[in-house]
Amino acid sequence: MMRPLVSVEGARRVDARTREEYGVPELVLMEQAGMRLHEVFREVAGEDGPVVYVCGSGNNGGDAMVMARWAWLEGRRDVRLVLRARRFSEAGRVQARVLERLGVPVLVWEEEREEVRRVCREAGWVVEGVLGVGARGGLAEDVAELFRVVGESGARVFSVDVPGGVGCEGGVRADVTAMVGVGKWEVLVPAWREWAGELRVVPIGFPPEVVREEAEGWWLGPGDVGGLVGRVRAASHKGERGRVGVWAGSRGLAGAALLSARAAARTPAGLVYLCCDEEVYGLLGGLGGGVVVRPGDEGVRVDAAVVGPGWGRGEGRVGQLAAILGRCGRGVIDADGLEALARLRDGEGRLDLGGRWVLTPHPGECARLAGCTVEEVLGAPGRVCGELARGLGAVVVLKAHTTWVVAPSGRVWVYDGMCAPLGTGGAGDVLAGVIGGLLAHGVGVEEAACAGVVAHGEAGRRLFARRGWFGAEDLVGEVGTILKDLGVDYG
Ligand SMILES: NC(=O)C1=CN([C@@H]2O[C@H](COP(=O)(O)OP(=O)(O)OC[C@H]3O[C@@H](n4cnc5c(N)ncnc54)[C@H](O)[C@@H]3O)[C@@H](O)[C@H]2O)[C@H](O)CC1
Repeated sequence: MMRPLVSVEGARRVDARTREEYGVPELVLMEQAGMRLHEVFREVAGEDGPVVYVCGSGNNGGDAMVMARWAWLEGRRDVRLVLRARRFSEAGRVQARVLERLGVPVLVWEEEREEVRRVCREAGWVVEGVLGVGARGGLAEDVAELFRVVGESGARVFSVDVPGGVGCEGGVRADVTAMVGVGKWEVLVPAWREWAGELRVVPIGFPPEVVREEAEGWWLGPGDVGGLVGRVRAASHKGERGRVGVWAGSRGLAGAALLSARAAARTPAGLVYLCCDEEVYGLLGGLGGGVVVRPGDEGVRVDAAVVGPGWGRGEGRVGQLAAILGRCGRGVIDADGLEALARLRDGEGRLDLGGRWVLTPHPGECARLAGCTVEEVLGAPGRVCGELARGLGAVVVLKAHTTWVVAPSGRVWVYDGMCAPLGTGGAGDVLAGVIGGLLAHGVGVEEAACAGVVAHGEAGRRLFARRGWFGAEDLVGEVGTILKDLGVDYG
């Protein structure tokens, strides 16, 4: 089942509703959170120490204090508590009192800055519980300074719930972030993703219906692909499984066309046609393998199109794209196809793709289409892609180190890719081919976009783990295997 994602505001509502509607006391939630966080911390940090628990004045600090208590009760004596100040939330005050009675050594940042600097420098790990989902606005100066001390200490950082100050200048950079109860959308925003390190979610007993109602997006994972793609009949033949048309390639960029078409041929789609310009047909005509290569597209009837990989930006492309949109019911527009789409829309003033097409821009292409900066795309992908998806009536797949799939309805899915070799020439052509193949096979538009993104990303991760850095050709070879391994049912 897909995992929900909430914004930090949504997380505050989940907390509040769990307490108010279900009567779960705050201290109970905090105890569960702290215990689960402690278990994850023990798993990632082992016996490495000393450990400094840096705690803010809210419940995020309370969670970190529960963690410190469990470490102390298990016999660790290399733990130190650093309080931002002698101010606490109600539940935090309870935790601080218990720790004091247990005799856990405490320092207060407001009063003992040099001593805090020293213990942080000597630490193997800092558990950062300074700011969670209760943070508002820019960082207060003392917190910004405390985060600098943590950052410069050389210790590894374990953040509680979100990296303190996520989304703010001067926020903490964590090695591991363990999110409380549910994934937080802000952590997956490309501009901030690197601040969070390895991601975990610890269950603390939020009622699932509350989390579902407050969910603002869905976190895609390998387990989702099988359900998204559905069953492929074992008795089916090529004429039944869908035809893909790939309009791609131009002088110097013919390889992109092959990557895309070959990737489509490794999906359950039955037939793949590569429609290329006369001037590259001489080159591509003999290289298709299982792909039918045509000079032009006369008489080609397809169930889905892939338009744009290595297509070039000649004047004729806008008219060609308009014709393809007219004759094909659904498909993917990628790379140079997106530039043609932008010109077509700008020329016509408005374009409605009827929810049947998938656009696969990288951040620069997305900024061009949305009329904003790359920084805005990377910092607010939900808003920017949402406006674009609604405006064009298309599912937008923003390709970055975290990939955002946004539908015209406003539904959002995020895949936490984080696989640097996928940021290479040709990898996007492969993704377009995979999504196009799934569309031709009859998979729903949103489902094909999501499944394609995950299959492509997992293929990359797997290749990197097995063979190290790879090229786009290697990725093509992995498409069929990954779809099978991720649970596509071939009957
Ligand atoms: N409430 C619950 O049921 C649970 C919460 N959990 C954890 O609690 C935090 C959220 O706690 P909250 O007290 O609401 O907020 P924070 O601890 O994140 O921060 C409040 C604290 O920070 C100060 N502050 C706010 N903005 C800034 C800023 N820009 N600069 C500096 N300081 C700031 C504010 O004054 C307060 O002192 C959540 O993330 C979880 O970790 C539990 O997990 C369980 C249930």
